[in-house]
Amino acid sequence: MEPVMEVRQVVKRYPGGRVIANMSIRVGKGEVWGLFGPNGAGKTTLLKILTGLIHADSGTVKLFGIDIQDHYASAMSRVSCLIETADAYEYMSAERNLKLAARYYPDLPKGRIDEVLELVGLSNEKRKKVSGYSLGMKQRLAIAAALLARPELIILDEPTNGLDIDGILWLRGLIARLSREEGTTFLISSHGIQEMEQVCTHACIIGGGELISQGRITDLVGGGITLEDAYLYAIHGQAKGAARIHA
Ligand SMILES: Nc1ncnc2c1ncn2[C@@H]1O[C@H](COP(=O)(O)OP(=O)(O)OP(=O)(O)O)[C@@H](O)[C@H]1O
Repeated sequence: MEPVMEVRQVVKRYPGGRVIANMSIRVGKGEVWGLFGPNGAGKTTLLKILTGLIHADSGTVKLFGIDIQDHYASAMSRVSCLIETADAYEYMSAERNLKLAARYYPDLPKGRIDEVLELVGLSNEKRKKVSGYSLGMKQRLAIAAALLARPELIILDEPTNGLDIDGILWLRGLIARLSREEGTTFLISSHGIQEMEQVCTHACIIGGGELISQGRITDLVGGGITLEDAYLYAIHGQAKGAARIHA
């Protein structure tokens, strides 16, 4: 089957040094990929390259078999992304913000806005101005906007930012349900490796701009090794227990 996303030998250098070194990733339909790495590892840079927000110096990115350099609009038409801040208009309500976003999707079925407001748990607050929202509510609204057009691939950069424990559980449930029931594919950058382990089917660990480890979660963990242990081994060459012993 055609991969949803195929990244081949992507390289990106910012002035002052190499940031992304020769990364290749293949993501299949309905998979939930967690992208993990320390601050400055290059996660956001990679997500920006994958969504065409910045250009790679070399390498290719194909979404649904379409090269984003050749046919950007067509490649991105089935993709939704939430990278860094997704600012809503503060002086408008959530409903009004989503109506504005809906203008980009002329074929959106009637009732879809109410449907996504329900999905993110903002139905009761939909007429309140966003300026009165908590950080978590703003994050829910951003996720609602990302879901609006039923994208087949959703790319989320730190989606649990601002969410409380209930919010994180809710988001995990939503991701699991959409991937299972609608075959939605996710690529999620997160520092919350323990939060995301349960919902991810695959993980990609990057450090210093290099892809250190990637694969199915079931291949990376097991036998008492958690994803956090696998991450610590990948990044530091030792697991948490070992770090404690040597501390
Ligand atoms: N526009 C830019 N110009 C120059 N360097 C940049 C630019 N954007 C990011 N960098 C550098 O590239 C490296 C990777 O940054 P990036 O934001 O991709 O990391 P990250 O893994 O998302 O980090 P974090 O977890 O802190 O968000 C960092 O060293 C950063 O300083």
